[in-house]
Parts: sequence; structure tokens; C-alpha cells
Amino acid sequence: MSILRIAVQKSGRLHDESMELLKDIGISIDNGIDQLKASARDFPVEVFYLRNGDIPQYLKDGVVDAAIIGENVLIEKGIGIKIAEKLGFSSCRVCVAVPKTMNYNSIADLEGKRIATSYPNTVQNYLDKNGINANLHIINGSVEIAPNIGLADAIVDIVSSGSTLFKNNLKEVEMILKSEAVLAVSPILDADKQAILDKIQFRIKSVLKGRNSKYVLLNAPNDKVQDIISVLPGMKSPTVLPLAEEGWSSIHSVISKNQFWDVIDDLKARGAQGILVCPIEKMVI
Ligand SMILES: Nc1ncnc2c1ncn2[C@@H]1O[C@H](COP(=O)(O)OP(=O)(O)OP(=O)(O)O)[C@@H](O)[C@H]1O
Ligand SMILES: O=P(O)(O)OC[C@H]1O[C@H](OP(=O)(O)OP(=O)(O)O)[C@H](O)[C@@H]1O
Ligand SMILES: [Mg+2]
Repeated sequence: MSILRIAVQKSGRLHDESMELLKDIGISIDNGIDQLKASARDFPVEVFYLRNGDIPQYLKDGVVDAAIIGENVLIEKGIGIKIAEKLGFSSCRVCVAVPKTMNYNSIADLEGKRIATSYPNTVQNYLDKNGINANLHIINGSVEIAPNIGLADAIVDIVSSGSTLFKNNLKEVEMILKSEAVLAVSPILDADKQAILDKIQFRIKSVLKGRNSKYVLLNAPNDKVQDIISVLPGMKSPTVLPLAEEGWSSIHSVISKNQFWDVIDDLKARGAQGILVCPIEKMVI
């Protein structure tokens, strides 16, 4: 029987949420400390714990079949590897930053400069597209220190809150790309493995939809029900049930997290009372 080999980051920023997602889709792993490989108890899956930066090559070679990986690393090293699903965590951006004191007006100011980065392919592509010639210095970590020690005039690195740039007296001047954790798939995948992957992807979609939605219950007098329903999306349409008290109804619906507060304000204004909001574990549509 086929077994799908999934790579996750061994340790680092993606590890915990990757394991949480696997758990949420029903893949439980006996994770012995320092194990590099583990089998799932209840699903035909093996999990490989690898460095994020090494995963694109393993996918290309078909050593692993799928992976949870930072999109930025795939863009840097994973030409031809398909993204099956965006996973909604570890969001960041890859940016150009320069010393705060530099008078930066446009990308033309990078001409002839020394740029330190761990993402040389991404940077070179970006410079080529913009017709800029610059000298790249490849460093593997602590890139933000490079301008302060005289190694570079600018850097390209990951930015999230911006606090690392701030601490190093740098300012963000260009955004090259946005990234988040993704489910990536090897180009070498037979039909049996594809069938396992399809099941996993279906489960991931259900979990992500659940994470992005809330279940809402509220009470309303019957004469307000139609007006309230008009602002509730619901999966098909909202559920309306009679309350024990004559003339009142309970309305149940699902609201997307993005619209949540706006819809709640609207519901209150239309006469909703006793509004309860619950998390949704999974949503299968
Ligand atoms: N500050 C951040 N905020 C959000 N996401 C981030 C941040 N830094 C990195 N990431 C994302 O998490 C991924 C893993 O980052 P991390 O620093 O843990 O590993 P790494 O050092 O790049 O990789 P390796 O596993 O090869 O040692 C990055 O590729 C990026 O997609
Ligand atoms: O904008 P911020 O929120 O400050 O995040 C950005 C920093 O986070 C990452 O480093 P990380 O902390 O993962 O350290 P590393 O360089 O050792 O991987 C990245 O390389 C930046 O340095
Ligand atoms: Mg890092």
C-alpha cells in the first residue's frame, strides 16, 4: 500500500503550527524526540522533519511527496513545484531595506550597491526585472546586521512586525513578495499517492474554513427575523427555530471572521439579542 511522505520543518517558525494542522486533520504522530521520521497512527502518511531550506530539493527529487514550507523558500529554490494550498500562517514579506539615514527615492538608488541577502535568486530576478545592476552578498542569517558592519549598503530579508529592521536602524523601502506557509507538492507523484494527497487537501480545506468562520446564535422577536436574516450569510441559509417563549425565534448562522464585527454591529442595530459566538472546528461543504 502507498504511503505519502510529508516534510515539515524540524524546528523553527513553521514547526508548531505545521504539527497543529496535521493534528487537526486527524493525523496523529508519535513524535519521539530527535526522530527525523515518524509514521502516522491512523493514516497512510510518514512525516519527515527537515530544514525548511532543504525541502524544495527533496520535493524536486521526489524524496518527499509533499511539504509544509514557507512560500518564500519555494520561490527562491523551488521552480516547478506546485502549491496545492495556502495555509494561512507564518505570514511575512520579503523586502528591500536600507539604513534609515540613506536618502532613498526609488529602486534606481540600488544601482551599483552591495546587497546582503539569504535569497539570491529572488533578489537577482527582482533586480533584472527592474534593470538594476547590484552586487549580491549571500549570508545565511542575521542579514540585518550587514549594513551596520559595513558589509552591504542594503539588504533583502524577511519582514513581519518590522522590529528587527527597527532595532538595526534600517527602513523598508521595497516589497518584493508576500509569503505564508503553503502545502507544496512534488512533481513526481503517482496516482495512489495523489489519492492520499487529495484526502489530506480536502481535510485541510475543512479545517481552514472552520478557522476562518464563527458559528453565531441569537434571539430575536419574530417581526425582526426577516430583517436580521437579510444580513446573515449562513452556509446555505440561516436556521430559524421557535423559542419556548411565544413570539420569539432563535437564529443560527455562520459568519466569516473577516466580516465578523461589522455583521455583529448590524445584527444588534436590527434588534438581535443574546448573541452567542462559537468557534467552528471543521467545516465540510
Ligand atoms: N518573522 C517572521 N514572521 C513570520 N514568518 C516568518 C518569519 N520569519 C520567517 N518566517 C517564515 O517561516 C519560515 C521559516 O523560518 P525559520 O526562521 O524558522 O527557518 P529558516 O531559518 O529559514 O529555515 P531552516 O529550517 O532551513 O533552518 C520562513 O521561510 C518564512 O516563510
Ligand atoms: O519583522 P520581524 O517581526 O522582526 O521579523 C523578521 C525577522 O524574523 C526572521 O528571523 P528569525 O527570528 O526567524 O531568526 P533567524 O534569522 O535566526 O531565522 C527574519 O529573518 C527576520 O530577521
Ligand atoms: Mg528565521
